[in-house]
Amino acid sequence: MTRESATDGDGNGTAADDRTPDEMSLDELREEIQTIDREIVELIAQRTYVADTIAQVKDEQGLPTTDEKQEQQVMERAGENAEQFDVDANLVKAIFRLLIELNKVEQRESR
Ligand SMILES: C=C(O[C@@H]1C=C(C(=O)O)C=C[C@H]1O)C(=O)O
Repeated sequence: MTRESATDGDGNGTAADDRTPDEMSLDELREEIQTIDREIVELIAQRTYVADTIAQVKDEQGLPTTDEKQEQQVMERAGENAEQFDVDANLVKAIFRLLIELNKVEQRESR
């Protein structure tokens, strides 16, 4: 990912104006971070909601909460996506490990 596409918030490389990140002020760049941080939390909420739905389906089918094979696939994809976007794969995997644990705790509490 280029520095330009990292700061437009929608990943398409087109900021609201034509300035490069170097031409933006510290406050403007921090506003970009604020928007991105909100989107990250929104995506976590969406992921948690879908995982809750999966938990309900599993409950109806008498399946256990944890699916280690699926977790391995999620972790593998996280590593691949990290490489594609040139970020540290181990750190991204650590984040996904936490997201998986978050879901499993929620699922155990609601069953
Ligand atoms: C959401 C699921 O349930 C659990 C949570 C997972 C996740 O957060 O990605 C993956 C596997 C399961 O241990 C699922 O089975 O897909």
